[in-house]
This record gives sequence, C-alpha cells and structure tokens, in this order.
Amino acid sequence: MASEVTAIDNRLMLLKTRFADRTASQLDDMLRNLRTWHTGEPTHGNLLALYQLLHRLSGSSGTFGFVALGRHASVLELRIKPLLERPDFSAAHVRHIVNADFIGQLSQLADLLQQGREAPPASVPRKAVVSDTQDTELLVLGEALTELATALTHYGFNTRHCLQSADISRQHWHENITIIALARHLVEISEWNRSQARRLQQKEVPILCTGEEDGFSSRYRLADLGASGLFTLPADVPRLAERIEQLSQERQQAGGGKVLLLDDDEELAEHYRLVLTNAGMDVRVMSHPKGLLDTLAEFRPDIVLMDIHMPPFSGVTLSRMIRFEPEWLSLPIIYLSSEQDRDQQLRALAQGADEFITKPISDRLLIRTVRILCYRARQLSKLVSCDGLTGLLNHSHIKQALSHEHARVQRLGHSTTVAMLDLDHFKSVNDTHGHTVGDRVIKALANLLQKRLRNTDHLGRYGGEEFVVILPECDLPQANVMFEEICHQFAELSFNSSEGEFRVTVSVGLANLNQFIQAEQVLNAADEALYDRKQRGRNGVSCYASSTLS
Ligand SMILES: Nc1nc2c(ncn2[C@@H]2O[C@H](COP(=O)(O)OP(=O)(O)OP(=O)(O)O)[C@@H](O)[C@H]2O)c(=O)[nH]1
Repeated sequence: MASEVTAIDNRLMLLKTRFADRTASQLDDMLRNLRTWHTGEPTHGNLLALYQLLHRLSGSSGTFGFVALGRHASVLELRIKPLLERPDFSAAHVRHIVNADFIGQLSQLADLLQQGREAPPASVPRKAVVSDTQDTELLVLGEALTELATALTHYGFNTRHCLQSADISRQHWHENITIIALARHLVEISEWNRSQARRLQQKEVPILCTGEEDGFSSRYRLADLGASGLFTLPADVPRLAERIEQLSQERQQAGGGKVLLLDDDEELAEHYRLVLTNAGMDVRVMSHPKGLLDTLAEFRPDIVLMDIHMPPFSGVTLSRMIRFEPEWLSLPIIYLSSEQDRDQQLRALAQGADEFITKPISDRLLIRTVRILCYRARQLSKLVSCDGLTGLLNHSHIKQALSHEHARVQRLGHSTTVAMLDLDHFKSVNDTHGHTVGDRVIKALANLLQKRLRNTDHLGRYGGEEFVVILPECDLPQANVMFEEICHQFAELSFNSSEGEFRVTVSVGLANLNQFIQAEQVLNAADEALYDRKQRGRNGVSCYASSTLS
C-alpha cells in the first residue's frame, strides 16, 4: 500500500512539473506576442488565444498547487473577457486594455509559477472506502441471540457469534462488520465502535439493536446513541436480513462510483483521474469527445464530468447531444469549469447538465463532491430500474441486461447461463398466511440471491414470484451446482406468521445463453426447464438441453 501511494504521489509530481514546463513556455510565447501588439494589429483570434491561456490557468493552476498563479490569471481573464464580447471589436480597444500595465501583470504570472514550483506538494487524500470485494461480516453479541445468529447464517451471512456482550473489547473490529446486539448493551458497544473507528481512521460500523422495548422514547434513545435500527424480539429475521443487506449496499455505494471525465487538458484530466482512482472510484478519461457515445454505452458511468471549454467543442453542446439518446436522459452531467459567473453557469445548466463544479477545486473537495454525486445518481437510477419490493432489476431492466449480455456473448463467446426461478405452491402461502407474509418470502429469496451471487451477475424480478438471473462466465454445470445449493439453503429458512412457522421451496430452470440467436429465446428455454422441474416434484434445478431436459 505504501509503495502504491508513493507511486501515485510521484505521478502527481510529474504532472505538476509537466504543467509548469508547458505553462512557462506558453507564457513566454504569449509575452513575446503581446509586445508586438502595440505596433501591429491584434486580431480577435489573437485575443481569443490570450483569453484561452488565462482561462486554462485560472481553472487548472490551483489543482497543481499554483494557487496564487490561478487567482492572478483569473483577474486578468476577467479584464479581457468583455473585449471579446464587444460587437465593435477593434485593435485600438485591444491596445487600450492590453497595455504596458497588463503586460507587466502577465509577466508576474511567470514569477508566481516559479514560486509555486518550489512549494511543497499537497498530500494526496487516501482511500477511505469499504472494499466491495470483502463481504459484510455479522458480529452477533449475546447468548440471548444464539438462535438469531444461526438463522442469519441460513441467509448466507458470514456470522461471528460472541456469547458474552461484555467481552466486546476482545472482539476484532474491521470496517466491514455489522454489529447486532441487545439494546441494553448499546452504550458500551457504541463506545467500542467509536474508539476502534477512530483508531483505524475508518467510519463507525452500523449497529442494529434487538430488544423487548419499543416506542418513541426508547427508539429515540437508541438513535441518539448511534444505532441504525431496532428489531423487537422475537426478531423478524427476513426483515432484519433485508436491513443488513441495505446497510451493506449503502456502504459500498458510498465509496465507489464510475466516472467518465471529459477534459481536453490532458495533465489536469490525468491529475483528477489519479486522485479519484486513489479514492476508490473507477474513472475513464477522454481528452477528445469523438467516440463519446460509444464510451458511454460501453463504460456506463454513474456520472459524466465535463469541461465546458474544449475548443472547438463546447461542453454545453455535447450535453445536448448526449440527451438526443433517450437512454441518457437521466445520466447526470456535471460541468467542470472555471466559469465564476452564476448567470452564465445557470444558462449552461439550462441546456442539459445537472451541476457545476467550479475549478480550481481541491482534491479533497473533488473526491467528496464526486462521491456524493455518484451515490445520488446510483440511488436515482435504482429507483428507475429496480423493483420496489425486492430491490432487484425490474422486468424491463432485466430484459435490457439480457440483451446486453447476449451481445457480449456473441462478441466474446464466453459461456453464460440464464436461470428462471419460481416459488413453489406460492398461492397456498398467500392463501394461508396472507399477502404481506408472502411478500416477505419473495424478499427473502431476493436477499439470498443477492448474498450468494456475484456482483457481476444480473438479478431481476421477472414477475410476481418469478425471478430471472443472468450469470456471465458461468456454464450450465457450474450454475447447476450453485442453484442446487441455493434451493437447499432457501428450503432451510423458516418463516413465521400468526398461522405458525412454515418453510417454502423454489424451483429453477437453467439454459445456456450461447445457444440462442435471439436473446429472448433463452427465456423460453429456461421456462421450459422450470416447467420440467415443477413436473418432477419442485425444490430443485432442471437444465435445458436443445433436445432433452436433464
Ligand atoms: N404475496 C405476493 N404474492 C404474489 C405476488 N405476485 C404474485 N403473487 C402470487 O403468486 C401466486 C402464484 O401462484 P401460481 O402461479 O398459481 O403458482 P404456485 O401456487 O406458486 O404453484 P407452482 O408454481 O405450480 O408451484 C399467486 O397466488 C399470486 O397472487 C406478490 O408480489 N406478492
């Protein structure tokens, strides 16, 4: 880790040096040109070049540690901007503004650049995110929660059970645990959580309480002590499992994020890329907008960060162009610009973008802003694409995922399996225990699938009690073994209602996506296999083979 950080620091230093070298030579050239303006006829194009240089410096200098240079360039930029916009532009006007004093001020930029070279570099903010490769571990505290700990294991959680809550200080704390404890022990446990988090410079982990007491004042007290939920005993295990899953997803989403960064200033873009990548984000950089639509389709970012001025392109026009595609209507586009004028910002925003980040921006602020924007974007897209009851992809989005995967399979040829799942005798579950309890069973299966499958698999609720799962890079025999286990695990879960305890099973049909020319055909095949499993007694898996079922 230490050597990785040093490597990033070194690369950032290298970018700073490159920026300084390039700027020194550009300032030199510009000063030489300006000195000829008094005798020659400066054109609109000459003035535009001066403006673009100052604009770039005011937006990017701060990022490389040349804060004073950026501020001074911004003052000079504002002095010449009105000239560019004058309808009666003339060389005489230019000579009036770009006078000896202006040239003197411009040469001061070179001095500020030199001073900035000698300043020590700012430290790079480090990664402070929950790694999504590490599963959530449950730390269940107290002898009274033994049964609950076992029930949660059936939901696929990796559970550590400690009989004595008083022994909390001997437990191993890490950023990926969720604590489940009796409400009466919350004071000591919160304190331990806080001290461990401080010691390891991490965020505190969530604590879910269980207890007999409910009501406003006890809930308020628990919230005040830092609990993330209260489950009265005997705990409703499916609801608890769902809350644990939610908390774990929130933590993962708060860290990561996929960012497409479009900026023609290559050093600046590379600097942002390094800083955001180091903070745990997945960043793709484009320095030219050609190929933008293909990159969007392939990379599918959570947000786009886009410079406004990329001569000859305008970020504002590019945003409008992106919105031509209905698929990208809700994709958040954030302008990265040194434009300070709020009116101009609003005018640009009105043309199809969502936010404005004003350059220069400190690395820390950039990370925090981008993280929040990615998180919000994911939440919003989840609302659009996910089923409200289970949080899995809804009918139309799982079908969309299927056609993307089908296209990938056609291109790359890797084996991909599609599963169709259907709860057994579910009508009688509803009839006996009621629809609300039936909903809980549906959610429990969704949670189990989320726990057992990989992040790269696509999970969807296809219809009422029917699910579709797409497993890229997984062949039929592998999927068969996995779903047999899932069926077994699901059958172990027990549910409660006023009618008593009960269990439910699930049947699964599998088909290989590679076999079909049309994506939709695989759904019919998986459905056929599912029907076969229902005929053979349910609670298990059948595979579709083009001629026979096995
Ligand atoms: N609780 C609840 N029930 C649902 C939902 N969507 C569909 N259902 C019910 O799921 C049941 C499906 O029943 P059937 O298609 O007859 O099948 P089954 O009883 O599961 O029998 P097999 O599939 O043959 O094992 C119906 O009673 C639907 O009302 C839902 O969102 N919530």
